[in-house]
Amino acid sequence: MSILTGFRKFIKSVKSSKERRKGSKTSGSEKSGGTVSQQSHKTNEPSSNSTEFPGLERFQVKEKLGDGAYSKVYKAYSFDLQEDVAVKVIRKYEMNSKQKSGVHKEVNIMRRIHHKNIVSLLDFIEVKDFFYLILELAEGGEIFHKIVHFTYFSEELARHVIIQIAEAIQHLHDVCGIVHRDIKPENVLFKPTNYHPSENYQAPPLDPNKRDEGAFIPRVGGGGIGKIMIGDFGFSKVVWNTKTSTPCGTVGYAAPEIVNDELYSKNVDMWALGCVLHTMLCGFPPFFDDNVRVLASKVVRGEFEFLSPWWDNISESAKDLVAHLLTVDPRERYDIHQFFQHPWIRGEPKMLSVPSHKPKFYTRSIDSTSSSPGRMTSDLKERPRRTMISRLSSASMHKSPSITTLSDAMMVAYDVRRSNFPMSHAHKKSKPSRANSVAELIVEEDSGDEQAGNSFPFSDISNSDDRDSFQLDLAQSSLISRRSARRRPM
Ligand SMILES: Nc1ncnc2c1ncn2[C@@H]1O[C@H](COP(=O)(O)OP(=O)(O)OP(=O)(O)O)[C@@H](O)[C@H]1O
Repeated sequence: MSILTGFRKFIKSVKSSKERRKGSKTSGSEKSGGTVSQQSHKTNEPSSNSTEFPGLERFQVKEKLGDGAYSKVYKAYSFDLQEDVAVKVIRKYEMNSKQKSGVHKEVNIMRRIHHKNIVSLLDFIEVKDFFYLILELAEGGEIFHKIVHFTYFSEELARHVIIQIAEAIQHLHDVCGIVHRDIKPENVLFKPTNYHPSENYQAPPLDPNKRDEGAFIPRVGGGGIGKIMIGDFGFSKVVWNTKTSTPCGTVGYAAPEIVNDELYSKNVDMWALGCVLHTMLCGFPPFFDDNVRVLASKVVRGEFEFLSPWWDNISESAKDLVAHLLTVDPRERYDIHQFFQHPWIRGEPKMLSVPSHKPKFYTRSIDSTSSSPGRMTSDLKERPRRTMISRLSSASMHKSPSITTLSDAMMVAYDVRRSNFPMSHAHKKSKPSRANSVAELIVEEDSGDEQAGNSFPFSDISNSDDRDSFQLDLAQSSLISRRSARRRPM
């Protein structure tokens, strides 16, 4: 299969995924029979959720917190626990049997995880038309919205967030033998903490839209962000041998492809950690392009750079860590233990030596015009934000039926990397004739073991040369509109 054909399938699959999402949202609200009660709990008695959500009689459903592909997440009061929880209502009636078994798999994975930085599954209820996941509530919502709000995070706030995500990942990798595979700002939730505005705050001259994060209190938080909790285990996967509780005991006896699978799939989370850290520090993701094909190829080649002027005031140490995480070769990429040893994470004020490692692309001259592999390509001269912001005024940007927000672009980038993780090693070793291109890997993604219902959609892919249909509509991009918006008071 040629790369072009594969990319076409990939692009088509993104499109069908989005269409399915839209379709499922509409039918979901129709079938659920009306709006959810907005009334707050005044008594300790069960109330009338039974018509809308049979099986949720012991909960008072309140406002909607978010949407998933087949689900809506609501805040609800639990009469039994006497506190608010999050209820993920999954529309079972829209799912096929494979997708339903994917939900059971997600639930089984969540049941074995208990960590302060991971959303706990409190209960699981199954009725004829719905699955209900009763979850610990992360009242603050998604970290994504906080990045949008503040434009980007200070280094200390970014460190506060990334360390907690990493602690969750360490628990998943080392204690549970689970790879999350969908770490992104939308799946990083938080509990709020008090916000203490700075006195006489002035935005940096370069970033007049940068809002005041207020005082940062070590071990508590800043910018209203307290405890971090990661959620959404729809893509997660158990990578350890199920017969043993520790990976070390089995590695010596395991077949190379099993060892590789564990190693490389875990490193997918480290890559995602790098993407999240990059995004928090500068306010835009490391990989971005209006064209999804170009975006996908940049991700696969690890083509990113620390763009001036936005990265100019960010420490070399932070850049060094990002570069170690966004390393294409999973054998060279930092694992979770190396992450915690890094000077920036340990809060050491300055790197004592020149960064030991730099990404292939960001070290090269910005003026290079070479497009040969491993050299900087001319399209890297584009400054994402500048380009994006200037396009906000362009009417021609309002045309994308498919990828409509920067959030969607990030989703594509994450999906490409997740699909691509075993490319250079595990698949190549076990199946030398296959998987030598991104495209082939994209269509091969985790065949057989993927989470039904959440796997990247390949079922209805076909060739398409619909290039213009996949232009990003950056006018809808919340991160970018924050960057270009006038400064508003908090
Ligand atoms: N425990 C929670 N507390 C607060 N908000 C939550 C919680 N769980 C989920 N949400 C909100 O609901 C949104 C969707 O939840 P979730 O990511 O679990 O659904 P999903 O079906 O897996 O979504 P997708 O398929 O788009 O990844 C989250 O992005 C978040 O905004």
